[in-house]
Amino acid sequence: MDEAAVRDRLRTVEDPELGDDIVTLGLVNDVTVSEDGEVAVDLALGAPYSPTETAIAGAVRDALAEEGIDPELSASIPDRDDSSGDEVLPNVKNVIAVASGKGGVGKSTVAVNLAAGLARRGARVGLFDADVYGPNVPRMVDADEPPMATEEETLVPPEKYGVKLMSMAFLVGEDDPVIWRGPMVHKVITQLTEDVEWGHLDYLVIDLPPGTGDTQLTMLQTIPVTGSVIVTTPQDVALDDARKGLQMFARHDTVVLGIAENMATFVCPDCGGEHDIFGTGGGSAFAEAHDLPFLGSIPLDPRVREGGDEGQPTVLDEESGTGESFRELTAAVANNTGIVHRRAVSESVAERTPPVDAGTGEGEH
Ligand SMILES: Nc1ncnc2c1ncn2[C@@H]1O[C@H](COP(=O)(O)OP(=O)(O)OP(=O)(O)O)[C@@H](O)[C@H]1O
Repeated sequence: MDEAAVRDRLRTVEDPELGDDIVTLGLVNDVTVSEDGEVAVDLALGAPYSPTETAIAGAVRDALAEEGIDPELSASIPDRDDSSGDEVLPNVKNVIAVASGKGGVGKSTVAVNLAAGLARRGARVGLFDADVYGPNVPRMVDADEPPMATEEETLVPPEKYGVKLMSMAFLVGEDDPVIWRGPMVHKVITQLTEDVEWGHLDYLVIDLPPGTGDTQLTMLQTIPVTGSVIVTTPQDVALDDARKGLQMFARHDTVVLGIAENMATFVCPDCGGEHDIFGTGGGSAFAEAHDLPFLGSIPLDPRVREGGDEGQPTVLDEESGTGESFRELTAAVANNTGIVHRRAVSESVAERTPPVDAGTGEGEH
């Protein structure tokens, strides 16, 4: 089978989210067939371990297996614009910022569970705790496990549940709000991106400080964020704040991966009844009104707080229904991250390939 024939065969593989076949969408970067018939396919997939991209890769294998081919698959996203070599975090495939319009809605809880949930799926993950007002990472790592400095004065992040952890609090001390004035924010962020040995990561989850002020904006300007997750509770006031978060991301052209609703239904451990303490459906209605994906709803569950205090993310509790909600949220975030990349690749391919009816001089469509 030659390269063209392999490509033809790959036209049978659909991207379920973009709704076309992967060849037409431009998601097949490269096909090579060696002299002894070995086939290698490079796909434009950017969200490792996301359910959709895992399924696409599986469908590629199946389609070629029917021809007796066992391909070598790889994935790469054509480089972002920056070819100057001084790209920020060049070894990190995806940076996901977790944000909230106000404090206390469970942003850190979502960030920790998202990071642990991605690692649970097999991804290489880092968690960067930039929330100085309520740093959660120091609580998660044992006190005798601070980051280690190397001879080159870089920091090796401690690891837990397969997640590399780094916190602002490790660098500046937990009680030092002074840094939030002026250029210090920029300096500390630069330190955290340049001096930390993150290694190669599939995902770096950033727990942003709550709110939508200058600090958050500076972070977005300094770090190349792939997409953001906005956490809200179902109450109207929280939703108003979430709206401000949206405006901040819009001003900065950051993709919003979706809305996560936290502290939704409370399942009473005593009576078994379900109570909607902060109202219900607010998060999904909000997402719909703003034409954004809804990533899922996490119940109000005392075990989430206990898990947080003990450094045991609920997402890793395979028996728990709330854990399952976090796993679904993780899957949705990974899937939407993949959509961001695949859509960008397919749009840039579409730009380079004029539609067949272009240039017919029949006027505008
Ligand atoms: N779904 C939930 N069920 C029960 N408790 C929760 C849930 N989500 C978060 N909590 C608890 O609520 C408190 C606040 O959560 P968290 O620290 O994640 O919020 P936050 O939005 O990051 O706040 P801040 O950034 O202001 O510190 C914590 O004690 C946490 O354990």
